[in-house]
Order: sequence, then C-alpha cells, then structure tokens
Amino acid sequence: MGTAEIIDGKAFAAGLRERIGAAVGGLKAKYGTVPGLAVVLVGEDPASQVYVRNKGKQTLESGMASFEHKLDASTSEETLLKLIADLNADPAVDGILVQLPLPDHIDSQKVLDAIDPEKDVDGFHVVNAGRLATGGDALVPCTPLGCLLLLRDRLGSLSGKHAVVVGRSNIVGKPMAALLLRESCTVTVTHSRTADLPGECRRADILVAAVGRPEMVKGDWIKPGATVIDVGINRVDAPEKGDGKTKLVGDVDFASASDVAGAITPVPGGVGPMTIACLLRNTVEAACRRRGWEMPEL
Ligand SMILES: NC(=O)C1=CN([C@@H]2O[C@H](COP(=O)(O)OP(=O)(O)OC[C@H]3O[C@@H](n4cnc5c(N)ncnc54)[C@H](OP(=O)(O)O)[C@@H]3O)[C@@H](O)[C@H]2O)C=CC1
Ligand SMILES: Nc1nc(=O)c2c([nH]1)NC[C@@H]1CN(c3ccc(C(=O)N[C@@H](CCC(=O)O)C(=O)O)cc3)C=[N+]21
Repeated sequence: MGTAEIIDGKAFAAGLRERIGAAVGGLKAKYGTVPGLAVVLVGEDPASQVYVRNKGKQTLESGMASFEHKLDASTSEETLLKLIADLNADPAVDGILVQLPLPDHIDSQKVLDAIDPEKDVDGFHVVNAGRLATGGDALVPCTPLGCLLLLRDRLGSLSGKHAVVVGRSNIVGKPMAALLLRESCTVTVTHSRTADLPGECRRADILVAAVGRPEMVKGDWIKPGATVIDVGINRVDAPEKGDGKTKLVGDVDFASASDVAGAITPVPGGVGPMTIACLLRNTVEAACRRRGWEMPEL
C-alpha cells in the first residue's frame, strides 16, 4: 500500500512542543512568570475527557500553568458564564478553552462569545473569526493552524495552488478556507450539498478533508501527487482486532488514497497531535500580547 510520503504530524508536533517548552523557559527567566491555560469540560463524554487530560498534561510538560475545571453535565448556562467571567478576570489565565460539544441545554456560541477574545486560544470567538476573515491579528483555530503548518513545511509557499476543503464547520472547514485564502491559494469549499464532490476533489493540489465520515474520500477522488490532509477522527468497529474492539480512522480512505497522493497525513498521528501543539502555541501568543511580552520565535 501506498507510494505517498507519510506526513508525520506526531513528530512535527513533538518538535513544536519542544520549541514551545524552550520559549516558555525563556519567558520565565525574562519576566518571572509563565503563561497559563484554563480548560473547561462540561459533562462526562469519555472522548472529551481523554482530550482534556492530554491537553492538561502537555501544558504542564511545556512548563506552563494548567487550570482544569470539570463541571457536571447538568451545569446551567448561567453557572458556566459565571466561570468564564471569573477566568476572564483572572490575571494568571492567558488562555481559555471550553471543550466542545457542550450539553444541549447550553447555547455554545453564546458561551464562546463570552470568552475575552484576547484569551480565546481556540479562535472560536466571533471577533477572532472576523479578524481572520478580514486580515486582522486573529488567534487562529488550532486544527486549521496545525494543518497549515504541516502544509507549509512540506510545500513552502502555497501561493497559486488550488486547495479544496471538504466541510464548512465553524471550527475546521471555514477557518481552514480562510487561512488558505490568506496564503493566496485558490480555494474551493465543499459540503453536503456539493453537486459533484469527487470531481471537485480531483482538482485539488491541496485537499483537506474535515467531514466526520469515516474513509469517505477515495483514492480515485485525488489528483496524482496532491497533498492530502485528513482532519477526520472517527472511532469505528475493528472486528479484525477482536470482538468489541475499535480503531480510529480518518475521513480519507488511507489505503487507496496513499497510492495516488504525493503526501498524506495518517490517522492517528497526523493532524490530531498538531491541534494540541497549536493550542499551546496560541497560549504563548495570547500571553505575550496581553502581558506586553516579546513573542518568542517558534
Ligand atoms: N484532528 C483534530 O484535531 C480534529 C478533528 N476533528 C474531526 O474532523 C471531522 C470534522 O469535524 P467538524 O468540522 O467539527 O464536523 P461537523 O460535523 O461540524 O462538519 C462536517 C462538515 O462536513 C460536511 N459533510 C458531512 N457529510 C458530508 C458528505 N457526505 N459530503 C460532503 N460534505 C459532508 C458537512 O456539510 P453541511 O455543512 O452541508 O452539513 C459539514 O460542513 C470530524 O471527524 C472530527 O472528529 C474535529 C476537530 C479537531
Ligand atoms: N474547544 C474545543 N477545541 C478543540 O480543539 C476540540 C474540541 N473543543 N472538541 C473536540 C475536538 C477534537 N480535538 C482533537 C484534539 C486532539 C486529537 C488527537 O491528539 N488525536 C490523536 C489520537 C488520540 C486518540 O488516540 O484518541 C491522533 O490523531 O493521533 C484529536 C482530536 C480537539 N477538539
């Protein structure tokens, strides 16, 4: 299987985390304190618990302060908004992340928009989305930022390339398209109403799949030599591993795609680890901006 180069997001993320750790050490020596990240989890979704644990662990490993707030699934919107107001006011907190999805009785966008935009390390606040869309100084959503770093590392300049994004969510597809446009790609955004999805994908020099449909994008949807970024994280049954076992797969059918693409990210070990590394990066950036520190080179 596969002539494509495998883009090792796990290794790239480890290198980025190492640079962040060194930068945090430098900030501590220069200014006497370190950036802090607060992560808020509402409810007991097992997958979310794993992500939140990993974020806290990697925050501490990079030398930053980590504040975890775990709230009961029945927590009211009012209580959550009060916590966010407290975190906004807390000078030790530079970044605030509210893990999604939130329980149905809570209005997610209302909660995200209650976060101080200067502490919005997810980049989901309407002010940061607006800044990204209009060329301002935005905090950029972590997953698309991670994809961009991998693309730049492989391709250098992205200028003039045809990029196709599959998916138009506020957390991945739309900010990914905005970033690629900022890099002077010609961008096509596709979604569930797109008339000829395979045909659109075949035109892509850069294909980013963020659909949430296991292995939907097939090898014959891919232009030979294209760079394929698979954002999807789907847990599916894996009877071949034994009864009741599961595995993670992406939104791209890796087996067929890796015969056609020039380079491709695997799942796991591709975009996922980059997301958390970029969260740490955004926390350093938010701290430097808010505290008037010089932003270290990462
Ligand atoms: N690696 C990481 O760090 C992260 C991974 N993810 C993963 O990325 C994937 C996407 O996440 P997210 O953006 O939040 O998902 P959403 O469900 O919010 O959005 C999915 C998008 O895909 C489109 N879509 C769904 N089905 C089809 C189809 N059959 N054909 C074409 N388009 C389709 C939808 O179109 P429409 O708008 O028309 O409904 C929608 O725009 C998931 O697998 C998720 O787990 C997400 C965040 C971080
Ligand atoms: N406010 C908010 N911000 C987010 O960024 C956010 C969120 N909510 N809700 C859920 C999604 C999902 N997400 C992932 C992060 C890391 C991996 C990751 O590290 N994945 C590993 C494997 C992990 C495993 O084995 O389960 C990998 O792909 O190699 C995956 C997915 C962030 N999200």
